[in-house]
Amino acid sequence: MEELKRSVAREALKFIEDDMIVGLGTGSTTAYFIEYLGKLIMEEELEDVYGVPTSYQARLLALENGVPVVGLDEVDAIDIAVDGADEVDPHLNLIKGRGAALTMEKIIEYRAGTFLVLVDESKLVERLGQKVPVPIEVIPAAWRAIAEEIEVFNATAELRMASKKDGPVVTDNGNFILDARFHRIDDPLDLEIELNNIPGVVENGIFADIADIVLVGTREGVKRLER
Ligand SMILES: O=C(CO)[C@H](O)[C@H](O)COP(=O)(O)O
Repeated sequence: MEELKRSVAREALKFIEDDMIVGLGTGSTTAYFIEYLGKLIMEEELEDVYGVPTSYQARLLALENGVPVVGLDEVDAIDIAVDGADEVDPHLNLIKGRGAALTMEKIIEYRAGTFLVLVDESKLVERLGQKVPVPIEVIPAAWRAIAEEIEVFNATAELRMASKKDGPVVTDNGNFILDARFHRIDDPLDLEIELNNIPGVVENGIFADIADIVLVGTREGVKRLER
């Protein structure tokens, strides 16, 4: 599995050119991409490439690997954003947010000229929600109220708990995460919009109609899916 992640991360480098501003995603697959990108920059095979991190994780990895970073508010445009995903459906709609970085990820990936997604074949599903819940970033004081609202969608929501800290996961933005399991997601775009209409929801992990290209690591090689 790690080799599949590495292979898509290597393939993603082919999309990066001199003078690009690159959105840096979060997670284990993108971590390989950031590492390889840093190597090319250090070896001067790429020049004037800057990364816009989607999380503290991405920022730390970029600094560690020699990728110069800039903030979203310092750039006029993002040429390409590269990130992983937890599920990809046949229309290239995604669920993201296992790493709790979904809000900055969506802001940066929405702004990017091209949004390139890196996954291994285990992430492909027929319908979103088949394997993983939909993460929802919420204002802490509103978590219970929002969990109740979500039941209206024939779903259950659970507050995500931390593993190396007592109590709930706190996102890079200081919020909580609810993991919502829906009985069936028929229209991802509609659900994405509806969830964001609940007061107190900051953002949710459905990324409908935003991915441009998905590179899938398979045992037979890297496959490219395009919308
Ligand atoms: O959405 C994310 C973080 O918020 C990640 O991109 C997603 O969870 C995929 O991670 P990995 O490449 O480790 O499987």
